[in-house]
Amino acid sequence: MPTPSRPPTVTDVAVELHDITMRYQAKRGRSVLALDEVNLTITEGQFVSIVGPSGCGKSTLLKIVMGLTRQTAGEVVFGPSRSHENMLGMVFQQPLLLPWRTVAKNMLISHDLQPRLPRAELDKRVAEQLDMLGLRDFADQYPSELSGGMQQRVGIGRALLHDPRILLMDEPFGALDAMTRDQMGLDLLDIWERDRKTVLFVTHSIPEAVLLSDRVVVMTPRPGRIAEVIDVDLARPRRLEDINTPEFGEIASRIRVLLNSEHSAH
Ligand SMILES: Nc1ncnc2c1ncn2[C@@H]1O[C@H](COP(=O)(O)OP(=O)(O)OP(=O)(O)O)[C@@H](O)[C@H]1O
Repeated sequence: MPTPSRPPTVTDVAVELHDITMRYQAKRGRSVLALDEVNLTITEGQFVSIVGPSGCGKSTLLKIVMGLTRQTAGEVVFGPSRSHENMLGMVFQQPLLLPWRTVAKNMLISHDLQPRLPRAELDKRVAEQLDMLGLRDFADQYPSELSGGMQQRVGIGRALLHDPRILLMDEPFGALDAMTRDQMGLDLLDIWERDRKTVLFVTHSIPEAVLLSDRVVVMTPRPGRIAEVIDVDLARPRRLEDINTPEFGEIASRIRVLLNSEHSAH
């Protein structure tokens, strides 16, 4: 098992976004201002969700943090974990599994491209991840033999395999049916409770954001800006039934009102 990170202190910053602006060059000389001077500080060990209407720049923001897209202006500054060589892990909406590789071999894709650890250590980590994700008996199966939820678990296991300090998740449960989605959210919380990684989680679902997060970042569309960051001070560990409490309803409704007012302003 990877060594657990030391417990975060209040002052540990995982990542700071300073005036992040992203302008995409679109066709016929036009350009799209996807993000406009976004500022955000994320503390280590926090679970932070980003919600906002389609096209407000959520994925763009995640890709910039991941380093897959280069911002037009502004700066991404990582905290003291900067020297950690395996700092970031990313999970996409589609699990992006290679159909000709087994579950265990799919988890090793990035290591096959960039071998860093001895094979025996890797095999041990894969076995541990599969155990944790309830996939122990599926190591030698192929993706087509798994349900959508199981495939996404493999995607999560792959991102966690190298013990990243920050986990970036772009609508990871968006393609799943409602019941599987709820269960995956709870499973993710279980995993998160174990070593409290910093998570940046994009979702369209307000209840999902509230149930999982310490803070919810509400974004506005065109150009993408942060409207407000809402603290979710509900007790942990959380359960699905929490959705029915008045406290939960109040936070969800604040976010909904913000999104509606931002939507009607554009
Ligand atoms: N590669 C690109 N080239 C040009 N424009 C882009 C590109 N990627 C994104 N955009 C534009 O930037 C804006 C933000 O897109 P982004 O995918 O980040 O939004 P999003 O909030 O994640 O949307 P959704 O919720 O629908 O996934 C959109 O207007 C989109 O059309």
